[in-house]
Order: sequence, then C-alpha cells, then structure tokens
Amino acid sequence: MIRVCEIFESIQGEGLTLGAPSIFIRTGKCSVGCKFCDTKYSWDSGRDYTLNEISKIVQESRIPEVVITGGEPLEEEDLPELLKELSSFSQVRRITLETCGHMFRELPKEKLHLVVSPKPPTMGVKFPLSELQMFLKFYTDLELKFTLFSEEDFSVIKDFLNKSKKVPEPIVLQPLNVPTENYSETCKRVISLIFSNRDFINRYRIRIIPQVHKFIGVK
Ligand SMILES: Nc1nc2[nH]cc(C(=O)O)c2c(=O)[nH]1
Ligand code: SF4
Ligand SMILES: [Mg+2]
Repeated sequence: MIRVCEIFESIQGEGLTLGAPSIFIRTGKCSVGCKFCDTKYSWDSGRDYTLNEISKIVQESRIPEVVITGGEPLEEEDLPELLKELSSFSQVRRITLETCGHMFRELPKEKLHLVVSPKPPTMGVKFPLSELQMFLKFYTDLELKFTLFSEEDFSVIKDFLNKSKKVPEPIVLQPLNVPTENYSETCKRVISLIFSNRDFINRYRIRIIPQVHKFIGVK
C-alpha cells in the first residue's frame, strides 16, 4: 500500500528534467515540517492505494515520465515495490523520485532518477549533511536540487559542496517560493546573489531553475 494524496498530469516544472510531460504521484505523508512547505495539504492526507491501482492509472495515462513526489515518498514503506512494478512497464521511460533527503534508503535503481532536494535554513529544519553523503555514495543517477531564499541558505549549500569530494553536476539551484515575497522578486534576488559569487559559478556547473509551473499557474 502507498498513501496517495493526489495523482495528476502536468509538465515537470522543476530541475534538470524540466518540461517533460509527466504523471505525478504525490504521496500523502511527511513528518519533516518545513516552515514554507508549498504542499502542507500532503502532510497527512489521501488514502492507501494498492500497487495495482497506481499501476493501472499510470498505464492508462500512456505517459512515459513518472514523477513520485510528496509529501515525503521515502516515508512510504512499500516504495521499493512500487518502483519495481513501475519500472517493469515498457511504457515507463524514467521514474523521477523527489526527496528532501532527511532519511537515507537503498531503493531499486532501475530507471530511477533520484532528486535530492534538501531544505535550507529558511525552512526551519535540519540540513541533512550526513544523509546527503550516503545518497551521493549509493545512487548513480542523482540530481542535487538546492532550494534557497537567503544568503544564509546559500552559505549552507556552499559549505556542504566544499566538504563533499565528488558531486553530480549540473547542480540545480531553485529559488524558494515563500508567501511573504513575490516569486518573481525572489528569483531576481537569488539570481543576483549567485552572480555575486564568481568563484562559485566557476567552480561548479550550475543551473538556476525556478519552479516553472508556478509561473505558468498549473499544478
Ligand atoms: N509541475 C510540477 N512539477 C513539479 N516537479 C516537482 C514537483 C513537486 O511538488 O515535487 C512538482 C509539482 O508540484 N508540479
Ligand atoms: S519535506 Fe517537502 S513535503 Fe515535507 S514539509 Fe518539507 S517541503 Fe513539505
Ligand atoms: Mg511542488
């Protein structure tokens, strides 16, 4: 069983797979408690779906890209079984799995694109330093997608990267959408913050990618 909050079709609005027509499975549990979470409705919602139910919806959609997000999908005990099942369908080209990285788990890697997106100090939760190192070690197709809003957020990200031996590139920097500032203003501010650090943009291949679905106004 997987607790599912919602299943919907949209374009991938974030990260390196931006723009891919995708079917989203949003799980319905998260215990992290980020201050500016944009999906608070997914912390404890929806109902338990059987793997068969989810498979049927994915197959009937005829969409090749599956995105599993949350909530926090890694809190779903039966997630390995879901990944195995979905990756066995020839229709499914890739499964993008979003996690904030607060708990490490070894999952089946077939067709898996793992996006680890740790939450910065602005979110008021712990930055998962040691867990991130485990993710980096175990997963081969891994995308690091850092959300950031403030200078302090940027510093924490730079510190982490400094201390890490090898990081997968490009590294995604995603301006964090908070209700107290217009998203377009946040993006402009975060872009100039990053541009003001030439050492950083020379050292790593980075991509500054805002949440495109928020600008379009779709799910
Ligand atoms: N369009 C769209 N793309 C997304 N990529 C990651 C999402 C998420 O909520 O994790 C998301 C989302 O909620 N909508
Ligand atoms: S980890 Fe994701 S779903 Fe959970 S509270 Fe933080 S932003 Fe929200
Ligand atoms: Mg979202």
